[in-house]
Amino acid sequence: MTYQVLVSDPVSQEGLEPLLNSQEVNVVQMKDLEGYALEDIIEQYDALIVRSQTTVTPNLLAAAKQLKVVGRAGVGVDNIDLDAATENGVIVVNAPDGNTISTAEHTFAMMTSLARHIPQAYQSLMSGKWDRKSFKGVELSKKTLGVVGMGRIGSEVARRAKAARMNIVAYDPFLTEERAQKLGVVKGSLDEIYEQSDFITVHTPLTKDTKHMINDEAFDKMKTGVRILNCARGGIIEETALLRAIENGKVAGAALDVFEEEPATGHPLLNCPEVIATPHLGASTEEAQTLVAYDVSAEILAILRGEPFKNAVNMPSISSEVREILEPYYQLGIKLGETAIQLIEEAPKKVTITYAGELTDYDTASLTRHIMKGLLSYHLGDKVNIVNAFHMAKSYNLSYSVEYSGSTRDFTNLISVSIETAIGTRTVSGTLLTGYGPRIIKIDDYTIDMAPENHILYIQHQDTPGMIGLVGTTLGQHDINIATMQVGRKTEGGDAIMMLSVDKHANQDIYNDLSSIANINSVKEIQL
Ligand SMILES: NC(=O)C1=CN([C@@H]2O[C@H](COP(=O)(O)OP(=O)(O)OC[C@H]3O[C@@H](n4cnc5c(N)ncnc54)[C@H](O)[C@@H]3O)[C@@H](O)[C@H]2O)C=CC1
Ligand SMILES: O=C(O)C(=O)COP(=O)(O)O
Repeated sequence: MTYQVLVSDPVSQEGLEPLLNSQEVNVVQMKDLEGYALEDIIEQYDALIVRSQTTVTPNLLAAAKQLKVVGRAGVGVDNIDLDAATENGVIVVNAPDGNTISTAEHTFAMMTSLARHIPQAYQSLMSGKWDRKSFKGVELSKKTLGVVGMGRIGSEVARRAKAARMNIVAYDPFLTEERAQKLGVVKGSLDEIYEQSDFITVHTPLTKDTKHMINDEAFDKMKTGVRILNCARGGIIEETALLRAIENGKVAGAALDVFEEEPATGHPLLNCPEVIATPHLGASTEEAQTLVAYDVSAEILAILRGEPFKNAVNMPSISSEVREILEPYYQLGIKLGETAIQLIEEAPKKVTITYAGELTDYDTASLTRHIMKGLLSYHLGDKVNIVNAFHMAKSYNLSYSVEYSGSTRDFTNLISVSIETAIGTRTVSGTLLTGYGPRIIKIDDYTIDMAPENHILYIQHQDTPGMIGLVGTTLGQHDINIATMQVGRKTEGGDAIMMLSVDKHANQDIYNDLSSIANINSVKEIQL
């Protein structure tokens, strides 16, 4: 199978090598498809690579019938509708590390340019003037820099600012005292940053929380003559408030790489002599572009091949150590989900997943996703996957909970899936046996041992002599070969079950014949 990958923004060719060198992938560049709209062609593609120009909307995702992954060759994913991607079962991956240095260096270049009016002086000289009076700047040394957002880029900016002998006050909800000390910065509140800083730089994502966080109220708290930088996302600083603060003299200068709406040509802020700006160039270096394209290509290839990946944005990430432990259980999880849903006759109301044994030592969320995928996809088909499994459960009003139990009934690991319906609860338990793989070891109160594969006939009956022979003969008459057979009973002569693994699907005639055998209460085929 050849996967189709569409690249809709300018991305480094060298960085695309993992995809270009793969026999399994065909890479198409949007720039070679002149005259076509993305929404009209997206249907054919398995993966889409974007930077910040392409907006991945709910409509685009709805049109993308085959899409499995959107790769963001960079950090910010505010141009991608993550909820819609999750609903459509599309994984979104980014490249969080590749452009950190590039953007930190750009921010630092903007700060020195802002302090010394370099762009304005250059423009003046180029226009034929030798003006040495208008561009007196300020030194960075001994000034206070406020860093809002001490993630990858904020931390690298702080390192460079320290080398420039600046004092740094930083705010980030995840910044600990220890890390602040290690980085040589003072951990402060937002208000402390506003009150103390000569320069303020923002390095947060654009979220509901950070949108317009630097507004009139924030400017009011700042020192007169403060200089502001935004090389993160347009909208973190409220642009009209910045304009007011420049005009009333509160802000001495601003350096902007990003705008609320891009391209931002003709923006009123660009008419202010106090503002220097670049057209979203933070990540635009050879090195960063190669790295982000390479990282996202490698991730996309892994996802298309069904291999482990690490930088999903709309799914919790999982450490490679935990992934290695849990991966062998994923198939068992799917099969238990598929088995459980086929045991019930009424609509499922609640699912309870219980982990016991060595599994209780790990974050089992990814395994729970596989179980829910198996359970839901039996009826809902392949529109359910591990990305949207929880979302799908919610949209069908199916609640689920996870419990951890100490008891493993002599197994090193045990997973039980219970489904509650209006008429009762059905439970299937399974384990992963070294050398044998996944096994179903219990259905409700009956102990069995069966590989969860192919066609399983599940017969509920009364424990009477000759039952196995009668069932075997009936199946033989219909040319159905039995691969394995298991019986379980509660008490001698009481309720019993029979599980038969058979080589082919049993048709209605077979059900009728089996059901007519005296003491057989029900016959069901579980397809796995
Ligand atoms: N101009 C450009 O070309 C580029 C811009 N960026 C943008 O830079 C920003 C930062 O990127 P990274 O450092 O790589 O991300 P990151 O995820 O490593 O760091 C972001 C930090 O912001 C913090 N944060 C979130 N909400 C906050 C709040 N309300 N107040 C204070 N801190 C808050 C987070 O805790 C995190 O530590 C992103 O918006 C990204 O899109 C990234 C690369 C290039
Ligand atoms: O990585 C980011 O968040 C950026 O803003 C870089 O954007 P770009 O890939 O240069 O359009």
